[in-house]
Amino acid sequence: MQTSIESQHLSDTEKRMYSRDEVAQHTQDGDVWVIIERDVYDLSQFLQDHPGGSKILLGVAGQDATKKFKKYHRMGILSKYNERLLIGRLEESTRRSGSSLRSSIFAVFRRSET
Ligand code: HEM
Repeated sequence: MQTSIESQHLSDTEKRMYSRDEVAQHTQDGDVWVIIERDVYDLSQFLQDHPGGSKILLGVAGQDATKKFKKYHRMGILSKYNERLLIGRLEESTRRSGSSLRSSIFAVFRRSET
């Protein structure tokens, strides 16, 4: 039986959930995470291999890079890289738009109370 020791990345069922705050910690050269369509990618090892260069990836490190990614690539190319780069998903609770306007307003009030 052949077992793969090559990939340290997790299988689909084992993928972790991350908050936007957690992703935002990874902004250094050699430690770069980005979000693309709610998926979290660890691009640390990929920086040097990226055909578009490392500089542009460092520019979106720790952020949601969906818009820029779509500008330069077809979404289809991700399936080729998922196994190597995809480490998890963004937590539902960190959805930027919020579930409703009302919940965003409550969040503002809660913040001003403290
Ligand atoms: C999972 C993340 C990413 C992967 C796997 C990836 C992969 C690739 C690949 C394979 C190419 C060669 C062209 C192609 O086949 O489409 C490319 C080019 C490029 N990528 Fe990425 N990329 C990623 C993220 C990003 C991000 C976040 C940006 C911008 C902020 C970016 C900017 C570019 C640019 C500017 C090019 C060159 C386009 C050109 O020469 O016309 N990439 N990338």
